[in-house]
Amino acid sequence: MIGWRLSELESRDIRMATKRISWTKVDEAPALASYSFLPVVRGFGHSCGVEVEIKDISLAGRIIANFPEKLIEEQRIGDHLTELGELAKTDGANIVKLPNISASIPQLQAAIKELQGQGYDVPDYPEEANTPEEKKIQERYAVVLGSAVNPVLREGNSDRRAAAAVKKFAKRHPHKMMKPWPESGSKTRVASMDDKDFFASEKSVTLPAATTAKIEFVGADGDKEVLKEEIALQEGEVLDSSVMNVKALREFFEKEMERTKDEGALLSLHLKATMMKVSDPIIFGHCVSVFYKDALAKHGEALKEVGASVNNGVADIYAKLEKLPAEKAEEIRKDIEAVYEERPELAMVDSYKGITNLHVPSNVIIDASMPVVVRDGGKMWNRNDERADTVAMIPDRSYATMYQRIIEDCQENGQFDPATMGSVSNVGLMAKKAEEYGSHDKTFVAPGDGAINVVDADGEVLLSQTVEAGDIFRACQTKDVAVRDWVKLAVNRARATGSPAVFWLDEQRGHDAQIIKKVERYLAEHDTDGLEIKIMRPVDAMAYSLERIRRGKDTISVTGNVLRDYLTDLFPILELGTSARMLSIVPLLEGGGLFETGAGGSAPKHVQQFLREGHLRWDSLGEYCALMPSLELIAEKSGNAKAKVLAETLDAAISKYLENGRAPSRKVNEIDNRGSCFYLAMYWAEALAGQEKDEDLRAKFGPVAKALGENEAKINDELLAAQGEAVDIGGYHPDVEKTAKAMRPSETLNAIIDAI
Ligand SMILES: NC(=O)C1=CN([C@@H]2O[C@H](COP(=O)(O)OP(=O)(O)OC[C@H]3O[C@@H](n4cnc5c(N)ncnc54)[C@H](OP(=O)(O)O)[C@@H]3O)[C@@H](O)[C@H]2O)C=CC1
Ligand SMILES: O=C(O)CCC(=O)C(=O)O
Ligand SMILES: [Mg+2]
Repeated sequence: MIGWRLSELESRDIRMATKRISWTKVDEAPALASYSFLPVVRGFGHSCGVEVEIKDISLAGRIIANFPEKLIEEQRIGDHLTELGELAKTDGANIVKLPNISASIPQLQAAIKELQGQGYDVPDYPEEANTPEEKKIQERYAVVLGSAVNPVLREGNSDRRAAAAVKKFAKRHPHKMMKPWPESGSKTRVASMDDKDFFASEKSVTLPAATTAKIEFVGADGDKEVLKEEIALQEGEVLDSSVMNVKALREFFEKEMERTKDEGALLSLHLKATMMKVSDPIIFGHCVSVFYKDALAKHGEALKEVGASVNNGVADIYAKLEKLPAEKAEEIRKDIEAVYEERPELAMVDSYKGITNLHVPSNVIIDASMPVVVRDGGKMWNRNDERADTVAMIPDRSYATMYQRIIEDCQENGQFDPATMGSVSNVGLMAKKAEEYGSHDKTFVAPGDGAINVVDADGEVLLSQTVEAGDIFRACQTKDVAVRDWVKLAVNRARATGSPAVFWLDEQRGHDAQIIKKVERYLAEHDTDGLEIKIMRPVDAMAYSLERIRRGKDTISVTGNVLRDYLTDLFPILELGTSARMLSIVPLLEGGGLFETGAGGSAPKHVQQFLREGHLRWDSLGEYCALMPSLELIAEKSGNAKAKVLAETLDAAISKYLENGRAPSRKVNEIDNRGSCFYLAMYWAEALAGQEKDEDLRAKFGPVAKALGENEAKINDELLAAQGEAVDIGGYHPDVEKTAKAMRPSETLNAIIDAI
């Protein structure tokens, strides 16, 4: 049984009755999948009085909502993200959140262009804002750019794990993606700085009383510039500041490029330019400018003139060359090509198209990219489409050492075995924009040499960092209420499972030292008798968890926001083949529920395949798993016993879906997302028809189950007939009718579902 019970997680007083699920309209593969699955959810839900409303938080939707002034009435949509953000702060929230695009600047520009082409009068994104108007537009686009959705909705901490049935299935039918690690001679390693990174410089305080702070640059000449005003700080809140020294960062890149060339491995860079939308594109840009330094220095003036920015990757440089006279462009192109002779070979994103790791900042996203390195025996793709060892550069040490630890573990002990390995689940601190993931509005490039201080309302300096011009400064906040709730959630999970719970915290880090004090204090509020609760440095916590995993033992990782993100892709990808199979529950601080589907993203590659050959390999198991606790929440809050039956039967349907291997295939002309959705619906209807708790539901779904069962072959034929050809639906902002048609190609299935 998948079995998630609200009471297992929390004992909050749940009063408000609600029957509504807010289902998010997102991007790419999960958005397509919703076109098939939502009619099922609506049909089944309707029979129990459960309503489903759709909230558009897609990239295109967010652009449209933020720039309504020149749009005609029919084009406008409300600001659903802000509405959902408000809802998340209430007891009535019941949100099913599918993964959405966290757009990089090139993606944002592409989406804007597409909308303009469809007749939407939205402004261009000004890369360099020179006038006040341009600055304003840039600021307004800031709420659309990068990870703009998740932090707004995550008003609670997260409980992410593989449901018991999913893990059991994964052990019985181990995925085949794992590649062996070489017995010896693996050159793969993680490369990080050894000083002057965020890790080394981090300072942290816990606020004794509420105050308002500002961030101020003080130049070597004593001149002051306020970088940010009015940061509201609560009593007990943890505030940090840290700096990445850019000179040291560039030296690090240069050194590792030379070393990697000598070692004969591929060079790769792993960042999170989407979520860390301010700091990481800058770090990425430094890497690009060091790697291509000979070509870029020679043509600096010409490239500046056409507005090429290294922060957007080398693809942007190539694109901007179009604006130069053909001869000059060709000269620069040649000089860029010549760099490849001197430098180590780059890991490829797409070797057929010649797209390297340094082309686009959001192509290689660390939470998804590093697990794949481990899964693939320490290898990434080279330009000849072969797998090769890689030096994975992760400049800052805060979260890099644990990746080196897992690589060493595989080099010593070989690849993990999904048939026997234990599980690492996660309790993640993320409420109220905790830690680095809430730092974007407090991240600055140092305008000169001097210091950047955080100063409280009385003028007292809370934190001070020495900076050199160009250094990346950031400040982070973590609310006391969030930490307290996180500790409670960890204790509850440890109690519910009997597994050890490990807080991944390093007392050598400024921030972690403050959090450790809080953890110790709040643990004392709970009965922890008989529970195994530990606090370990990330590198040791990794070693501890891996040793257990190899013995088939489960461990709970209790981590801050960044490690939550990284580990909930890493372990699921190894254990289950993809993080899409995760259950991801966020009990909101105010009493509502946010149910995230899976832990992974929006799989752009899946859309490309769908457009090319009409096959959608996206596995919606995450969506199915998220719907269950969402229905349970309705049942608990409104006393709607039918919703409870709906949740229980969905649980049974998911187990059967797994048992019978109805997940989408990766290959065209075999079962895809639409076929999977059909089977889920059929098993769900069968479970409702077979249950004894609710007579009405049994009577209603008996004929549905019968019709679906009798038409199984016909429906499958109709669904498979829709594969094999290119599909036309549009891009970031697909045409609703065309997409609905493409995602619901079986008339027989539609007739049965629509009649419920
Ligand atoms: N919660 C959220 O909103 C999240 C959003 N994102 C966003 O998603 C976008 C893409 O990110 P990216 O890093 O490429 O991550 P994705 O998770 O979209 O893709 C990584 C790979 O994981 C596999 N995968 C992911 N989900 C599924 C699924 N449901 N079924 C089958 N396989 C799956 C696919 O492997 P294969 O191709 O081999 O089948 C895919 O190529 C970015 O904009 C990112 O910011 C990312 C993470 C979380
Ligand atoms: O919001 C994002 O950009 C990605 C979120 C993510 O990867 C996660 O929460 O695991
Ligand atoms: Mg992630």
